[in-house]
Amino acid sequence: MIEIEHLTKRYGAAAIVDDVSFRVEEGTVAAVVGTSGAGKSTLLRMINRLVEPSAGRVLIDGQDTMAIPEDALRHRIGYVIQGYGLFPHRTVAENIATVPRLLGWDRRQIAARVEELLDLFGLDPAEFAKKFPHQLSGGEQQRVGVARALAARPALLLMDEPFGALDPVIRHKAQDELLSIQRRLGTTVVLVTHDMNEAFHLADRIAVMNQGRLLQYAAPAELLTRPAEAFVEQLVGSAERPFRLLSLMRVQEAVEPGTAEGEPLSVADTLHDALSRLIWLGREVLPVADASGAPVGRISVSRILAHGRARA
Ligand SMILES: Nc1ncnc2c1ncn2[C@@H]1O[C@H](COP(=O)(O)OP(=O)(O)OP(=O)(O)O)[C@@H](O)[C@H]1O
Repeated sequence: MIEIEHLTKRYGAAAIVDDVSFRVEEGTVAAVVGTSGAGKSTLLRMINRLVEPSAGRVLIDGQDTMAIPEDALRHRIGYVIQGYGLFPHRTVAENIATVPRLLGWDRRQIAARVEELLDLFGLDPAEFAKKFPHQLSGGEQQRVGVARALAARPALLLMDEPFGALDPVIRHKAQDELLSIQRRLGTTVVLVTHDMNEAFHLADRIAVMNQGRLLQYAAPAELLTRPAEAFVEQLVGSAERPFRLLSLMRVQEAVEPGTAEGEPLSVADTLHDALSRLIWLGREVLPVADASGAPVGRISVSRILAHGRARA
């Protein structure tokens, strides 16, 4: 768990991060969003002390980060930045091995870990381990960057626009990959992003910043239905609200008894995807199946629309 308490960074008279407090529960993902220059990266860098706070403190599992030697702190916390930050003259395997090596793992252990991570990220070790970063595509470099950050099994991962440079298709795949690995390992993640879709897709909670201040820290659905300020409403995109809300809910929540003709939707599909399919096929209802493909009922346009309405 990360507790951020009254964290402040001043450069001269300007407070770049201004008295920010929030808490990230263990095994959850927090996204930090806001306009350019809001102080997001500075906030993130104060967590691993790449930037020293002017005031306030950060606790990791109850321990004040100021009491942890900087090296030890950074070995404990994975850090991924846009542009991947890979060492250009080291192979993929050497890049991934960086922190385990610093921690003095033995060679066999390191080799096994590198192979495991390459497999996990869909990069065939036989093909990729000996390549250099410039021989990889952007998407591959990004995956190596995340693999490197996860190498020593940090309980905490800080990510600054990690998918910013990827094309939309690869970006979505990389996000899903991150989410599945995060769920499997129980990693706590703080992610800075400009991309509201990314924040809504990945985060359990979203911190909205503007001019150094934290305006709201809440679950995605709450930001949509109860924005604290006009700025938050604007940032989450008023026109997008119903669709974002629908993308946070699953077919499971709106399934009704009965049957319908057509290829079934899955209970795990989002209501957004379900609506999209209904519109595309020009249908009012479609059948719904569970994970094993067994029919469980049907879903209708009107039920979905009722889920995308403003809450009283
Ligand atoms: N070392 C520094 N000295 C002085 N000002 C700084 C320093 N680092 C950052 N700033 C200023 O602090 C402000 C916030 O920067 P920061 O990178 O945290 O914002 P951000 O929200 O991550 O922005 P972006 O989304 O554009 O990356 C900016 O106006 C920046 O110019």
